[in-house]
Amino acid sequence: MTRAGSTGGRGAGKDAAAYRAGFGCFVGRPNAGKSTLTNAIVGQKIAITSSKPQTTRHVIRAVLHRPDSQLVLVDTPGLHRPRTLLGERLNDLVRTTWSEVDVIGLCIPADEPVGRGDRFITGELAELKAAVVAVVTKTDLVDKARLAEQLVAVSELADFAAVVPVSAVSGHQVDTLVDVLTGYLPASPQLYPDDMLTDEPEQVLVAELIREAALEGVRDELPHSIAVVVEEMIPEGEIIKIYADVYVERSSQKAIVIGARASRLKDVGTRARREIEQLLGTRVYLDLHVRVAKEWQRDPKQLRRLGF
Ligand SMILES: Nc1nc2c(ncn2[C@@H]2O[C@H](COP(=O)(O)OP(=O)(O)OP(=O)(O)O)[C@@H](O)[C@H]2O)c(=O)[nH]1
Repeated sequence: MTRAGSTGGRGAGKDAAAYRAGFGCFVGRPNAGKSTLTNAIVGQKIAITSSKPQTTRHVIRAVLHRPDSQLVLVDTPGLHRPRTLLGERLNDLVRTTWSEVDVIGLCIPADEPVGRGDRFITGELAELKAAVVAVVTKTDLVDKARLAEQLVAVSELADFAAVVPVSAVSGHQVDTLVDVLTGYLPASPQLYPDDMLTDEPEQVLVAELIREAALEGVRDELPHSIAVVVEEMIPEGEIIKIYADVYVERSSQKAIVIGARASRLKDVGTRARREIEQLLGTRVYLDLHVRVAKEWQRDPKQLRRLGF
């Protein structure tokens, strides 16, 4: 196991010779804690987390600024066995992302045995140019003895550039992980301006927040059947008016999302609006419409329209 050294030292400032910049991403089986870790690192809610697998669909970049480095995090969905066109597109997206980054954090939860899924992903990473850092996540869920066992088990999976235990919930080792990842970035000029946190269009972030709110409480009934498109965001004085469509696959699902006397949709709107106001830092008027797009997961035209 190696520990990356400092990334140019204090006082290096933006000295061109010492500056590092590049791309990184977290991979791992569903529920490994990738989105939560990204959020903990960036300190702002920009990726979607949930207790159900495979909810992260969009590639979301978070730009992490340090005096002497810039780490651009790319968030990928989980790799899984494709059953629909959507599944295939997601896997293509994951592989493309992997081939373009400088450092990959392979997330393996501390509280679950190393399994087939972890071995599969490790094998897939073997041929890439990127440095692979094993990240043992959710360390707050296990005691020291169990963590030690897991670190050994993970180290035996492959010859990783480093193995770093971390807890996104307690914050333990989150900074250390960033130091380690940054250590594997190439010498490079700054890639993005100082004030940039993410280059994902605001509309996509807003759509993700609405989708998350719409899934709340109905994930078992509608696991992958909801897509959201933000049609318009219009600033009007102090507020932003947002018009969005929530797509489901069947009218029975439409009824679930709307709820009796539209009570559920109202809750969804309230919850989403609060999150969006936090994201945008301004008051928001949110207009939601629920529409049926039959079998959108299997239809290439619809998928393109819905942003996949
Ligand atoms: N206790 C604890 N729970 C965590 C930690 N990190 C993530 N979790 C939980 O683990 C679950 C999955 O986390 P996500 O971040 O959504 O996992 P993911 O790998 O992005 O999942 P997919 O989007 O399905 O690929 C959620 O319920 C999180 O709250 C952690 O450090 N400690």
